[in-house]
Amino acid sequence: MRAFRADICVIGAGSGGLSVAAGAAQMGARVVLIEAGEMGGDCLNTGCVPSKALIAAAGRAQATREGGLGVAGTEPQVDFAAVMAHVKTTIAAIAPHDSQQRFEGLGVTVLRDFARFTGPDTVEAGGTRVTARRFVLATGSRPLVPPIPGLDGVPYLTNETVFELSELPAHLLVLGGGPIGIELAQAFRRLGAGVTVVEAARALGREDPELAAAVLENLRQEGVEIVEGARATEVRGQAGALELVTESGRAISGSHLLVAVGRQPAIAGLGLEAAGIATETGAVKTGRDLRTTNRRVYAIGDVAGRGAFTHLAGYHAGLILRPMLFALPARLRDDHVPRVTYADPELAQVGLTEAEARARYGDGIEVLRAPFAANDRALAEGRTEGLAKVIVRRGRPVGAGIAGAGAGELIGLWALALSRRDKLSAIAGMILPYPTQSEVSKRAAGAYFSPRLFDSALVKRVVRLVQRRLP
Ligand SMILES: Cc1cc2nc3c(=O)[nH]c(=O)nc-3n(C[C@H](O)[C@H](O)[C@H](O)COP(=O)(O)OP(=O)(O)OC[C@H]3O[C@@H](n4cnc5c(N)ncnc54)[C@H](O)[C@@H]3O)c2cc1C
Ligand SMILES: NC(=O)c1ccc[n+]([C@@H]2O[C@H](COP(=O)([O-])OP(=O)(O)OC[C@H]3O[C@@H](n4cnc5c(N)ncnc54)[C@H](O)[C@@H]3O)[C@@H](O)[C@H]2O)c1
Repeated sequence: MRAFRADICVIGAGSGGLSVAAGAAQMGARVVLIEAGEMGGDCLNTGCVPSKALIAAAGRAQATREGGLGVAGTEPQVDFAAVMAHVKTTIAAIAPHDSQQRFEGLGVTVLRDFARFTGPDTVEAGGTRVTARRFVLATGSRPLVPPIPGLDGVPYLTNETVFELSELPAHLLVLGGGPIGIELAQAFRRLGAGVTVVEAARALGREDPELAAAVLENLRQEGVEIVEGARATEVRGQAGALELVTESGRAISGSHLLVAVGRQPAIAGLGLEAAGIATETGAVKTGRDLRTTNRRVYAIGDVAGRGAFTHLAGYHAGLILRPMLFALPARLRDDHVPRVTYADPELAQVGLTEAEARARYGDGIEVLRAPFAANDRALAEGRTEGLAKVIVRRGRPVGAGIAGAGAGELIGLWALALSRRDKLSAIAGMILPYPTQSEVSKRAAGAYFSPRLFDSALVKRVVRLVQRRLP
């Protein structure tokens, strides 16, 4: 067996692992990066990138269908194979950035094998034994496939196979109304498939219900059937004719089934016990410094079970470079991590939702709202659905959510404000170009100050006093 010694051994070349490897190598560390599958991980190959490419094509189809603002809509001619070619082209355009060649160019040693720990400071991958000062577990997550009777006897899709489809499903059953289910349900519907989402509880259940409603209403209007409060307890049928049976006994039929009921951290076969790495509720257990129970080993991204977002994995990566390279302390914050569901309209959130803020602070919060229907640009664009909702405590935003066109772009402002722990006056005092949708955020912030200025007897008294004395 070949022996290799490194400063840092990174397992998994996805969003988190690549960021660590690139940063550490460029700052002088000797890095080995081990990847069992495709370079780029879930996000590039089976997650963010293909889903957003598919969503973009579906958006074109819908815009053609809807027309509007005086332009007649017409039923689009969707060439599904060409749409999937766009998905593949997008992956191929981004792939060089994550490629083995690029990383080797940065000085990283890349091993293309499955890695497993054989001891507290040793990993084996193929024919190589790697010992290192520090290890980074960045193995991501896999689709959770629930033990529903009948599921293992029928063909089903997950995010790992759905982007391989060559023909548009006649009727897609989507099991799970989380972000994956909702994004893909709308995309397939817009491309011409019949779609039914079967959700055990509430669709987009993690989100503020008021914001989620704006999104789900649009999906329903577009013809996506969303069946909520319906736990699937059985799957029946065969390829092309499937049935999901819910707890109440209702059978819902479709031609294809997409399973999107969550993720499970990828820890199988990693030999965590050999390295003394503990797990907790299925994820690798870490402290606020992202260290595992083996002090040499960090866990970042999906495998750490603290959320499943590419930007979160990237944040984790940046954080652990401090202690690994410079022996400086690092401590995780999670109050400023944004998330976006890329349905149309988009739903974006950073910090606490209203319900989370009430649970933490009781009545010590104020809730500000600004509807897109009162935004001049939104009116001109004919995109007036949705609202911005900001939760304020003692003059500072502790959460902001936006449902509306381009919400994913608009949330950036609030992500900055929350990360800096800015006061709301910073947003209200900002000058924004007119007319832009971003003014919806300023309007929400303004809603905090308006009553304090315009409904205050004291302010009125002061103004009258000053006016009497002014020359
Ligand atoms: C359909 C879908 C859409 C998504 N859309 C978004 C989005 O729009 N925005 C967003 O922020 N997030 C999105 N996500 C989530 C995002 O893809 C993940 O959060 C992100 O990829 C996690 O990065 P990671 O580095 O933790 O793991 P990954 O990117 O999954 O990388 C882990 C890598 O480790 C490798 N590996 C695993 N075990 C081993 C081993 N033992 N040895 C060697 N290699 C191993 C895997 O092959 C993989 O390449 C989406 C996910 C899905 C499924
Ligand atoms: N835009 C993004 O950033 C983006 C997009 C997709 C995924 N992701 C990440 O991936 C994660 C996983 O997404 P997801 O949508 O697979 O999972 P999820 O956990 O967010 O949602 C799964 C849904 O499935 C439902 N469910 C579970 N068992 C069921 C059953 N038997 N019958 C009916 N419904 C059932 C749950 O109630 C839940 O609402 C997300 O939480 C997110 O972190 C991010």
